[in-house]
Amino acid sequence: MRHAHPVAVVRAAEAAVMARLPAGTLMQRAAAALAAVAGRLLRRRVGRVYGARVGILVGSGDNGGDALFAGARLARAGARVVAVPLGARVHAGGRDALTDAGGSFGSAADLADVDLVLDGIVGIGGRPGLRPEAVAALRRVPADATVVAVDVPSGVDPDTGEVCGTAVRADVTVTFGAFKPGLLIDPGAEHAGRIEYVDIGLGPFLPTPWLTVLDDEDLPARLPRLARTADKYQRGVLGVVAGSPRYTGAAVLTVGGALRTGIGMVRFVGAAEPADRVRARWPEAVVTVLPDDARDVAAAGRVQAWVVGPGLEPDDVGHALVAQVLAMPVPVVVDAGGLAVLAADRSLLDGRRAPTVLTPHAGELARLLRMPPGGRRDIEEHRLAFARRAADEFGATVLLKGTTTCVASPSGLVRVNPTGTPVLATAGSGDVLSGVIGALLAGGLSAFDAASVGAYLHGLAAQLVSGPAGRPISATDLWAALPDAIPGRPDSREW
Ligand SMILES: NC(=O)C1=CN([C@@H]2O[C@H](COP(=O)(O)OP(=O)(O)OC[C@H]3O[C@@H](n4cnc5c(N)ncnc54)[C@H](OP(=O)(O)O)[C@@H]3O)[C@@H](O)[C@H]2O)[C@@H](O)CC1
Ligand SMILES: [K+]
Repeated sequence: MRHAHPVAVVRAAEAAVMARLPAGTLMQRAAAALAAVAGRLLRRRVGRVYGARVGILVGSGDNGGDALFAGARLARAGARVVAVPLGARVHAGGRDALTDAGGSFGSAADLADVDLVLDGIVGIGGRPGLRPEAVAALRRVPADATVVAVDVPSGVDPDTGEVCGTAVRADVTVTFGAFKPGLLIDPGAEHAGRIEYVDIGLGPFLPTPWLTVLDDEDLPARLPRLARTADKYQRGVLGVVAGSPRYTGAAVLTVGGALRTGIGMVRFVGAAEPADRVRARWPEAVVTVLPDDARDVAAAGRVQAWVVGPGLEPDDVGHALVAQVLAMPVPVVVDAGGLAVLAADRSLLDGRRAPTVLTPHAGELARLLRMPPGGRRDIEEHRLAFARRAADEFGATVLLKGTTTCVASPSGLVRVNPTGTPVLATAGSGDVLSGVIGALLAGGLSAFDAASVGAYLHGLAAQLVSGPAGRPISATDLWAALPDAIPGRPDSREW
């Protein structure tokens, strides 16, 4: 699992380590790793370091110092290194090291033919918005040069991923001591490119992180246990309230997502038409057709979790359905039409104690939070802050969909999903996701694990079907890929 820490926490750890080490040790560790990454990239690009042309954008802080010391190492290996100072000062040790190694100082015009650029304008000490001279220098960087950001792409807020004005777009970001939240969340994540993490020894001084990213190896231990003796009720029964005469497909997609994630049973509850479609496509689902007034969802039988909302109209019937489901003392995933019902009547969450997962995209969250016009854009630019605010305000786990899906818990924890792919931006993919999360909740996972593991599996399934070339997929393709996305469970060897 990858952990990210905000700047204040990294600074405190840095101070604790520096107090125990000779001055400059951390910067040398950082610079050595940075030079190694740049050397590798140069060898890939031009076949060697000797004779390769390297430009360094140098701000006035230690970020510039890292870049200069790395530049000195590259110059000693024979690279032609030119540094472009962009601040009022230049790190003195780094300046001397570079000139001693044969590097030079120049102006932005000298960047015209560089193979690789080290962005050492600002790191975790930068204030929002790059200065005009930095922006002007960035414009002189050749479009095909490899750009390596030092610690953070300059212009990206390391704590939030927000970008104010121009920011560096890196091919690779070499980050030191800890991932910063802003490297993992768009728009910052997109600017960071591939991230190379360098351990400089801060680990023992970092607290338990509130922001994490799951990796493949974290999954097996987080999936519902499949005990040898489990019957279908012990594996989990999910209730699905979805679809309407107008949107019948959502019901079929949600039930499919749940069944293909692995579950004891799905009980579908809904109007006659989506119910017929579900029965026809998924004979394994137990289907209950509700009367027109949508009374008595609970009569469908006992379940361990519910999904409510995909394809639901936010009318009186929709309201009645969401109200009944949220009144039950079991975990609930609320999606799509269910979120529209909640946006109009937030009192439906009053008094609820069982875990709730809300799965909005930015537009739905703007309505839930009753934001003025433009709220959607605001949320997209400040994803982390809004996901956390919503989780706190609703007392629910909030999965904010988007290019980097964030899952926030009411206790303030966040997981950023690393498996997202743009091919998932297709109708019905969210319905499948709510089924996946519902199945994991019914299988006994916490709301936070169900939402974050669900997003992970959903993204991985999309990657498996769309392949490295990112072939287009439709939501039903995800059904077939979901079982392959689910890794071996820890106790599957018992079988
Ligand atoms: N954490 C660790 O353990 C380790 C950290 N290390 C490294 O140190 C870095 C942090 O260094 P830092 O504190 O010196 O700050 P930093 O990011 O270089 O920038 C601050 C200076 O930039 C300027 N400036 C500000 N805003 C600006 C803007 N918008 N546009 C343009 N300029 C702007 C401002 O100067 P001014 O010109 O205003 O005087 C300010 O003084 C960190 O990211 C990592 O690379 C490693 O060496 C190893 C161990
Ligand atoms: K930087």
